[in-house]
Amino acid sequence: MQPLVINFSGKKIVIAGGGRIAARKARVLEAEQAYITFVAPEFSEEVLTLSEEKGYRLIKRKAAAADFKESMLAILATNDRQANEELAQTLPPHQLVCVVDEFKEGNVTFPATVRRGHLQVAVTSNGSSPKLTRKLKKELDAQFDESWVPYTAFLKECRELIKTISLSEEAKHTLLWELLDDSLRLDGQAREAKWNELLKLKEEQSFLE
Ligand SMILES: C[C@@]1(CC(=O)O)C2=NC(=C\c3[nH]c(c(CCC(=O)O)c3CC(=O)O)Cc3[nH]c(c(CC(=O)O)c3CCC(=O)O)/C=C3\N/C(=C\2)[C@@H](CCC(=O)O)[C@]3(C)CC(=O)O)/[C@H]1CCC(=O)O
Ligand SMILES: NC(=O)c1ccc[n+]([C@@H]2O[C@H](COP(=O)([O-])OP(=O)(O)OC[C@H]3O[C@@H](n4cnc5c(N)ncnc54)[C@H](O)[C@@H]3O)[C@@H](O)[C@H]2O)c1
Repeated sequence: MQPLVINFSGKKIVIAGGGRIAARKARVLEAEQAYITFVAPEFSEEVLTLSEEKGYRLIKRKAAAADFKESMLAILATNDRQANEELAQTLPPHQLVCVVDEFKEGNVTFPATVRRGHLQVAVTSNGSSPKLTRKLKKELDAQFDESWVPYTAFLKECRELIKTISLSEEAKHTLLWELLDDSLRLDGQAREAKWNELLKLKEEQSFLE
């Protein structure tokens, strides 16, 4: 199984089920700007509130294969084992399908993810032990503190700036490696000094051209 980083922005996601797990999957996907639809005979308070806040669509009945027609991702999260299984069997092979109570019937599972700014560290046990995955996530949560948020924003900006400086590829690589010094993650003033240094270098190089 291969981890991929998928952009769901503007895509349709259909979730069969309107209970605790359906709500949790929607929360995980919250930042994606996707069009989410829940299909279920009953919706939990959490699903109702979330849908109102985010403008998600609710279809109040049992899920049917046709509900997933235009969705990039189908999440089968009913508490009815047979319904999940039957739906999974009818979906086309090119569709992304997550079956929350029997991962082998689908083709994707959700990893546990620690997000810090532009950094995401994801853990999976490929369905073999979701409990191990949760345990490791807790350890990563403690390991990656909030300093990574401004630091990853800094790395992104510096990389964009360095790309525009007229230097050899080798010199650019050296500059990019230098940004990985931990002192820059830990010290905002050091980041500012480095940023000013890069701006100055850009000015000097364009003057030489
Ligand atoms: C990582 C996370 C992502 C997310 O959903 O966001 C996720 N499960 C999370 C929570 C969680 N999972 C479980 C509980 C109950 C309490 C407990 O056990 O503690 C809780 C806690 C809760 O519900 O609050 C148990 C459980 N999980 C699955 C089954 C069914 C089965 O396999 O039989 C059962 C019941 C059998 C059992 O108890 O084992 C199935 C799956 N769960 C997966 C992912 C996929 C495999 C990931 C992997 O293998 O690495 C997979 C295959 C499908 C999928 O859902 O994509 C999220 C971490 C949230 C976080 O901490 O951030
Ligand atoms: N993947 C995970 O991380 C994980 C963790 C714990 C449990 N589970 C499993 O996830 C499943 C859902 O759990 P839950 O806590 O969300 O249950 P829940 O009881 O909170 O919600 C079930 C929802 O499914 C709906 N439903 C039932 N039949 C349906 C149908 N035919 N079509 C559409 N919707 C239908 C119900 O109306 C309800 O909204 C269970 O099988 C549970 O064992 C998965």
